[in-house]
Amino acid sequence: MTAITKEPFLQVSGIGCSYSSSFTLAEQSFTLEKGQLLVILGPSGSGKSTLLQLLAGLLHPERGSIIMGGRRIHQLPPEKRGLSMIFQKPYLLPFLSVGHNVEIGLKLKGVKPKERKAKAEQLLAEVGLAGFYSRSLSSLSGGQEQRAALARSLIIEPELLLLDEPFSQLDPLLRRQMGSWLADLKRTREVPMIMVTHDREEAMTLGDRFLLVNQGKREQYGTLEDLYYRPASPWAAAFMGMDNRLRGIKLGSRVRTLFGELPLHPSLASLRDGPVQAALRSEWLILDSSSPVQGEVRRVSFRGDHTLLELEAQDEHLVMKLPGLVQHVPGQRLGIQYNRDELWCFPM
Ligand SMILES: Nc1ncnc2c1ncn2[C@@H]1O[C@H](COP(=O)(O)OP(=O)(O)OP(=O)(O)O)[C@@H](O)[C@H]1O
Repeated sequence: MTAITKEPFLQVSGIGCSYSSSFTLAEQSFTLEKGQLLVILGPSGSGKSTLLQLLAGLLHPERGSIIMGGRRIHQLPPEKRGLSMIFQKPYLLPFLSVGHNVEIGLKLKGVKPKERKAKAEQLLAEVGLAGFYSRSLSSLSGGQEQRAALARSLIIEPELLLLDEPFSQLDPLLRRQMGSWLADLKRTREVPMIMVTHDREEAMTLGDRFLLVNQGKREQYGTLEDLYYRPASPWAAAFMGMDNRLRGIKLGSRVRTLFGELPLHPSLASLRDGPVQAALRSEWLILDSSSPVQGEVRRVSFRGDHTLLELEAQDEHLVMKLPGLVQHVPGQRLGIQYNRDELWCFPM
């Protein structure tokens, strides 16, 4: 009997483009299921918005294909693709009320006023703006405007929602609230979403899949666990906040570092023996007065819920993350231990 494999809801295969000779977005491929959120992460200018615009149909891909719900959509104009896009700014029309802004997509489709109003009121309630239908735009806060923009996008029942740094203009508290609210929306509506963001914390809270891009090229595609524990390159490790790099020597399934001989992560077994670069998160180092590794504190930075300690030990620069406020001072010597079973490494 032949096994039936279900096609993913969204299948993006090898899409890319160039802006003359100035920038090339190399072929990007990924899949997404209903109810999942893909985060496109990367530094400024890495090509995140370009990729989103290719998906939206605002740019034309020079190569590759986009298949959504069994339909090939990469040759279709934006309005025929069945998706909505949210930008950094809400782009609402100031001369229309909140409700009239929200229902605009239905008006363009010729839906009758009574039906439009009922749907707009329902959507406004869903985004936490119940009773706002007749309000003027000038009476809304930034977060409320962005929610109204989301209601406007959702009213046409898109098959895919594209979000280009939707909360970057909001203050940190509001940003977190909007993030939680988007997470709820993802659960209740099951609409797949693709979101561009610079914000690692926001990305980690919301994402199911992650595409990390750098200079138009894919650095890594995977789950948060992949990016967090198994970064694909030294660049990906640095971007994901793996602060420590140590010299190491790989010998079979073990790696010799200043912390002694540690087991290598099993997925790296094919790495060639010899010099390697070990990558460690700052929270994987702990204080241990009995440790033979003694470090001298160079800098102490209190960050509210944690403190970062920078130390020098055997010509290695170490960064440790300790909970809360610690009393250590520069010049002090402290015992340090590595607190995990396996080590992640890169070839030198
Ligand atoms: N219309 C255009 N014509 C020529 N070059 C462009 C155009 N749009 C973007 N670029 C260039 O392409 C590169 C990628 O831009 P893009 O906006 O996709 O990056 P990004 O990762 O979204 O950046 P940011 O996070 O700053 O918004 C940049 O070097 C940018 O200057």
